[in-house]
Order: sequence, then C-alpha cells, then structure tokens
Amino acid sequence: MSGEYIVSAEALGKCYRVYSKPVHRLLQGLVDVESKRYFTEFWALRGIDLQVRPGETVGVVGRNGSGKSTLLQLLAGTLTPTEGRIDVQGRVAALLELGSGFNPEFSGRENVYLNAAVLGLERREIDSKLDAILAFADIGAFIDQPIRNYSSGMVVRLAFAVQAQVDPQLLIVDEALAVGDAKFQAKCFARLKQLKDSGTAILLVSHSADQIVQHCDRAHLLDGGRQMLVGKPKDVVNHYYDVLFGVDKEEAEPSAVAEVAQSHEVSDARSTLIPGDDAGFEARANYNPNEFRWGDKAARIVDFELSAAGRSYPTMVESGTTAMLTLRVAFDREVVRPILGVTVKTAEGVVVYGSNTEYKPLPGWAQSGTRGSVVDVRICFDLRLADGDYFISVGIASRNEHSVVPHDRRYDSIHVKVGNADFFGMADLGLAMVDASSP
Ligand SMILES: Nc1ncnc2c1ncn2[C@@H]1O[C@H](COP(=O)(O)OP(=O)(O)OP(=O)(O)O)[C@@H](O)[C@H]1O
Repeated sequence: MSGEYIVSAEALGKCYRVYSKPVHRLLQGLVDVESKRYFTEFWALRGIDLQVRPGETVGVVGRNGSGKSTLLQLLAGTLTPTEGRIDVQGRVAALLELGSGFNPEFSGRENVYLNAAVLGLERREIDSKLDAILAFADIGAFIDQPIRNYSSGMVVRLAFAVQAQVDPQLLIVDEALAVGDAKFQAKCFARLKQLKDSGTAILLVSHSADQIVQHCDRAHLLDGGRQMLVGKPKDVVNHYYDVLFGVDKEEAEPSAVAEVAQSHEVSDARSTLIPGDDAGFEARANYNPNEFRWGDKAARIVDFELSAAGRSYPTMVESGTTAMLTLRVAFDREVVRPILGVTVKTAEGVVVYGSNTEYKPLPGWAQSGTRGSVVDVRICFDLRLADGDYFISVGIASRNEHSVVPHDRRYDSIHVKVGNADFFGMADLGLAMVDASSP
C-alpha cells in the first residue's frame, strides 16, 4: 500500500449467511458448502473503495441498513471482509456501538485503563493522559461508579474522551455523538478538529447532513450495501436526501400523476421570463452552472427572475433586503397537487431556510398542474443573512400514495451574494439595544 494513505480499501465486501431455521446452521456444519447449501447469501456490503489520507475527514451516509456500520466495523477490524482488501496504518480508535469495549461491572476509571490498554497505551502513558480524559468526560464522581450505573450520555462522554485523547492515526465515529447533548457535541467536534489538524484521519457516520457538510472533506453515500456516490459532502448529502425522501429517478413514473380537469395560472407573468424550454436558467446572471438537477420532468422549473432593491439579477444583495424570486413552472404532464419548494443554503451546504407549498399553502396553487400550462409563482423573502455566498435550490414534486415524486429538483441552482451585514453569525435576529438604566 502507498504510505500516503491511513486507510486504503478496495472492492471490499461482507457477505452473511442467512439461515431460515436454526437447525439449518447445524446441518450446514455437517455437510460441505459445495455439496449442499442450507443458507442464502446476503451481501451487507459490496464493491466498496475507500482511501483516507492523514488529516482527512470522510463522512459516510445512508439509510438504515445500507451498510455503514458494517463498513466501519471492517475498518476497525471487528469484522473480517468476505472479499476485497483493507490496509489501515497505525493506531485505530473507534467509537462504534455505545460503550462497546467497556466492562459494565468496572468503574469508569478502571474502564479508562482497560480501554486505553486495548488501544496500545502503556500504563504510564495512560497515567499522564488521565486528567485530560477525566476533564473531557466531565462526569464528576461517577468516574468511580460501575459503568452499569451510567446514563447512555455518560457512557458516550467517557468513551469519546478515551478514544479522542489517545492520539489515534484513525478515529472512527459511528453515530455515537448523536447521544450526547448539544454542548458535548460541540466539544467533541472541536476536539475532532484538533485531531484532524494534527493529522488524524477521521471516518464519521452521521444522519445529520449538516455535520457531514460542516466537518467532512468528502463523503460516501451507501445504499443497499453499494457505494452509490463518492464526492463533495454537499453533493452527497443532496443525493442522500433524494434517497431518503424521494424516489429513484427510474422509479419516478408518470403513473404517479393522475388526471386533473383544469388548471389556472397563479400569478401573471409580467416579467422578463422567457416562455417554453429549459434555456431560461442558463441565461441568467445568478445561475449556478454547477447545480445538480434531476426529476421525471412531468413539470419543470424553466426560468427564474431574482430581484432585490429594484434590481433584477443583482450581483450583491444588502443583508436584510427583501428578495423576490419568480419561478416559471411548465407542466408537461398532468400533476395533481404539485408541491413547490425553496431552500437557501450556505456555500458549505448548511440549510439556512427551507419551505414549500405544503408548509405555506399558496391559494390556487394546489389546483394548478394541467398538462401544457405554464405558471409563474412569486416568492418573497427577507435575506436577513450574514455576509457570504448563498445558494437557492428550487424544486417541484407531488405525492403518490407511497412517497414524494420529484418532477424537477434544481439544487443550488441560484447564487446570491449577501453583503453589508451589521452582525456576525449566520442570521439576523433583529437585535435591539436600548439604554434601560434611566427611570
Ligand atoms: N450478522 C448479520 N447477519 C445477517 N445480516 C446482517 C448481520 N449484520 C448486519 N446485517 C445486515 O447487513 C445490512 C447492513 O447493516 P449495517 O448495520 O451495516 O447498516 P447501517 O447502515 O449501519 O444501518 P443503521 O443506520 O440502521 O445503523 C443490514 O441489512 C443488516 O440487517
């Protein structure tokens, strides 16, 4: 393996034998697999390639059962692969299942020594790190109580404290941080940042898209044990949302949309929007050519107009200004009760705001969707945001009896720059200060 990687895995796969009855397992023990099989094979993970360099944080996302924990356990060495190759360099610390590696009958302090010894530390090294570990865990006198008396939050505090203080080359964190409270999570992420800066490679499984976007250099999306996508956290998280809330592109059949008798226009198209085809977005100054677009195209968002402070397609919008976004939607097929949505994200992909016509019903909109109609919708919102680059995603979808059917999703398709904010942070909470000292 090239010394440049902490983790290098190729064509990794894990297959389980699934027996429909316990007796089949016994019978299989008596006969050769080649002559008779009492089990079916289940590939929990297959075809996974992964490389992580020192100082990189790689996120892993996917639905329940997609193979995330299996992957991390293979990397941590607690499972052996059925096929493929893994190389991991150096000390591997892992926060896998809650408290795994802890003996419930031992005190927290004894478990610290046990855990750190398993990670290869000598007693005197543990002695020298003990204060830092106890300070990080911050569980007070509980440290001398048996672990079985701990709350799940305390277990994870102690486990993280040990794993993060032993200066691992690779730290694997499997969703464990979700258990801690918000303050502890913030402390953990600050520690992860320190470790990353000092060269630790980190693998992070999280269901929180914001955590993946904020903390990872790259992300892997798993689905059904397969690697669906590897790429920039923002793109991977967008796909992940589609996997979670949408349907696959191939599955989005027109059958999901039924007939409606009539549709009508929601607002007049008294704008510069061009009718018809899809060239509208591309021609606009605020268009982001790196948008990610997909959907079955039963309806399409074909053009937009963005204006603020009397200017169309502004290069910069003053913080606090009301922006007006007009979207032109063309219905190529009948769509029953269409849902129009808008999301505003930071350049890092953190969602600042999102809403849709289900949250905020728009009179007349639900009845639109007649084949061949073109409808303009005007959306107004106050850009009470800090200075920076923001990306607006727009989408049109509808529901069938099982799920949401995405017709046209245009992620990060409109770029807005906000400037001249008189505050720091992310959003303007409208601070007012008055001198309250005078009677
Ligand atoms: N010992 C086992 N025998 C058979 N199947 C297993 C075994 N362990 C895991 N699986 C299956 O492998 C698949 C992947 O499981 P895994 O725990 O890796 O998913 P996950 O993405 O971590 O899910 P979650 O988000 O729910 O933790 C699941 O379908 C699971 O049922």
